[in-house]
Amino acid sequence: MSLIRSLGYLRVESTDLPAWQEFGTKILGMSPGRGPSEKSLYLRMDSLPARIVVTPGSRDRLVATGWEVADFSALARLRDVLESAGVAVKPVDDLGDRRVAEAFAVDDPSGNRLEFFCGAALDTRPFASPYGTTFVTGEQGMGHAVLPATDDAASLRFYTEVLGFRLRDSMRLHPEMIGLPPSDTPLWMRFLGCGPRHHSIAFAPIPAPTGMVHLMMETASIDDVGRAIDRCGRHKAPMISTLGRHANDEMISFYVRTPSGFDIEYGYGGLTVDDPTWVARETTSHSVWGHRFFGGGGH
Ligand SMILES: Cc1ccc(O)c(O)c1CC[C@@H]1C(=O)CC[C@]2(C)C(=O)CC[C@@H]12
Ligand SMILES: [Fe+2]
Repeated sequence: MSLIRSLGYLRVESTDLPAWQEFGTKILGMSPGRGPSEKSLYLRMDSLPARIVVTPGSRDRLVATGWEVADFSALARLRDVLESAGVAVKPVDDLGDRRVAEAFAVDDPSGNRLEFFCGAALDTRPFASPYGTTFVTGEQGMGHAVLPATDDAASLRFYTEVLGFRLRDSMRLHPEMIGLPPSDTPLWMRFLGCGPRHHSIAFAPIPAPTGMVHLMMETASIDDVGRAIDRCGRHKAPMISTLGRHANDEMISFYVRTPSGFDIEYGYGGLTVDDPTWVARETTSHSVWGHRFFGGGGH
């Protein structure tokens, strides 16, 4: 089993916090939480004090993804594994703002910052979505993150052999679809998991100036997804795809652009998998139906 249990949180730097506040609550149905900094935005989706923390800054970008491990000894073992593999381990200063007991950070082979933590605080105030949305979290974590990767082989080695993720699926990408010139060598998108969720992370050579391709969050009912689509219409949030069902994790979802320029995949009904019997395959189409990406902005 991987020392990493699930995707725990996202930290985002934004030039427009009011836009994020509106987007997070009115489009995504998250609830605003309270946190140590008056200036930051804390967005909840369950009993944790925040799953997305948006800090004010001069750029729009992903700062880090946060990955939860079981406890102090698991975190210490993970640190040893990383150091033995020659990965530079960096301190995380602001434990109070993250509401965790201990954490450290590394850069993946493409320069994506990953934070690993244990001992997250629980909020005694119950989570209540403004639209009655229920999110699927618990042992599946907050969802999945898709990060840009420059070197497929190096990233695969790092995530599977060092961090202990398991490969769950691969898919060949058409360069034209992601805004790249035609090439002879296939471009791969890799889907990896660390727990029951089919994939908690995926990476691909997709250009992403904000450091993030998308974050997927999953709801407990298809009506939660339908209502979110209605809210996108009412508030003119930029949906970048139609509703569709993915071929690999069977998720029914759509994509909408955040105020930071990366996307949220908002879905229902994702597959959970069982490692002893799972076999990684290659899906040859991204979806069994739908997920038509609108031209231009949609990558
Ligand atoms: C293929 C797939 C299966 C399950 C997912 O959760 C999932 O996000 C995807 C990939 C969607 C994918 C993407 O993230 C970036 C742009 C892509 C490659 C496209 O242009 C079509 C499919 C898109
Ligand atoms: Fe996704």
